[in-house]
Amino acid sequence: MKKLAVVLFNLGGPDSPEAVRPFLFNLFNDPAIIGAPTPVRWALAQVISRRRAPVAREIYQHLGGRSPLLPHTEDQARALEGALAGAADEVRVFIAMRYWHPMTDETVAAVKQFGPDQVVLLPLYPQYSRTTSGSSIGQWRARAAAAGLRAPTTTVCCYPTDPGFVQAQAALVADALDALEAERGDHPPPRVLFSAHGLPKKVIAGGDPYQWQVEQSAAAVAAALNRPDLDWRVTYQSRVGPLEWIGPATDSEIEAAGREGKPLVVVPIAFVSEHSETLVELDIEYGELAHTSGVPLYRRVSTVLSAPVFVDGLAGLVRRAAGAAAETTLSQQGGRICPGTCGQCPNRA
Ligand SMILES: C=CC1=C(C)c2cc3[nH]c(cc4nc(cc5[nH]c(cc1n2)c(C)c5CCC(=O)O)C(CCC(=O)O)=C4C)c(C)c3C=C
Ligand SMILES: [Fe+2]
Ligand SMILES: [Fe+2]
Repeated sequence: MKKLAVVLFNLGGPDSPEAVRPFLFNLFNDPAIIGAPTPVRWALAQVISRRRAPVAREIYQHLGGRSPLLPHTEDQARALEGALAGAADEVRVFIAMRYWHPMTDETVAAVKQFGPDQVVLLPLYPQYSRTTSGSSIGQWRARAAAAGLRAPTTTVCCYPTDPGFVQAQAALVADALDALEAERGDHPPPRVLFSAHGLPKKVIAGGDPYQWQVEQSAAAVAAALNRPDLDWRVTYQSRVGPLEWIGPATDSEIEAAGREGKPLVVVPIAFVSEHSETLVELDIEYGELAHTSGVPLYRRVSTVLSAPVFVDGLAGLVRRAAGAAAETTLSQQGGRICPGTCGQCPNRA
C-alpha cells in the first residue's frame, strides 16, 4: 500500500478561556449528547453552555485556562507514526477532535490533501460509546462523504482489553501500589478504584456497550496485576445535568473509603491522556474530598499517554484494520450498537 492515513479521535478541549463557552455549545449541540430535534437541541445547547461556562472556566483555570488534551494527543500521534513505520510507503497520523480544534472538517480537508489509499479511524477511547467514538465516527463519515474523500476506510471501534492498553495501565498501577506499600505503615491495604467517565443510565439502557467494556478493561488490568487479594471496584465520575447517571459514583466511594480508613489508589480507566477530568476532578476535587473524608492515603495513577507498550498496541490495531481492508459500516450486533470490528462487543447477553 502506498499511502495510509490514520485518524485519531478524541473529545477536544478549550485552548483559551474564551473558547470554553463555544466548546461547551458544540458538546451540548451534539445529537449523541442531547437527542432532541435540531432547533430544540440548539436552543438547549445555548442555555446549558451559557450556564455551565463559569463552572467550566474555573475548572480550566487550574490548568492555565486551557486543556492539555491536544498536546498529549499530538505526542501520541507522533509516537504512533513512528510505531507504524513500514506499514505503508507513507503513513501519516491525523487528529480530529469532536468539540474543539482541530475539528472534523479541518481534518477531512487535510486527509484529502494527503491523498491516502486507505484510511483507518482510531478513537482514543478504549471503550465504545455512541456518545464518544460513535459520535466522532458518524460525523467523520458524513463529512468525508460530503467532501468527496472516498478512500477505503476501516474503523477500530474499541479495544477495551487490548494487551498493549492493559499492560501499560497495569504497569502504572503496579508502580503506585508498590510505592504506597512502602509508606503505608499501620494503615490497611489499599482499595483500587477504576474510575471511568459516567453516562446517563438511559444511554446504557439503549444498548450502549460502554459500561460493559469499562468493566472488561478494569477486570483485565486487575488480572494483569496478579495480586490475589487486591481489593478493587469500578466507579463513575464527571456527572453533569439532571438525568440519572450510572454508578457507583467515584465521590461516594471515596467517602466510603474514608469511613473505613482505607487508603485509595484511583485509576482512570476510560481515558488515555490527561485533561480536566484527571488533573482537576480526580487530582484536585477528589483529592480534597479524600482528605476531608478521612482517607489516610490517596494516590491517582497516570493515564497511559505515549507509553511504548500502549502505542505498540495501537499500531497493531491499525495494522490489523488496514489489513482487513473492507469498508465497515455501523451495524447492530446482539442488540448492542458497535461498528463491529473489535470482535468483543456482540457477545454480551
Ligand atoms: C469516556 C469518555 C467520555 C464520555 C463517555 C463522556 C460523556 C459525556 N460527557 C459529558 C459532558 C462533559 N464532558 C466534559 C469533559 C470531558 N469529557 C471527556 C470524556 C468523555 N465524556 C473528556 C476527556 C473531557 C475533558 C475535556 C478536556 O478537558 O480536554 C465536559 C466539560 C468540562 C465540564 O464542564 O465539566 C462536559 C460538560 C456528557 C453530557 C456526556 C454524556 C452524555
Ligand atoms: Fe465528558
Ligand atoms: Fe466493538
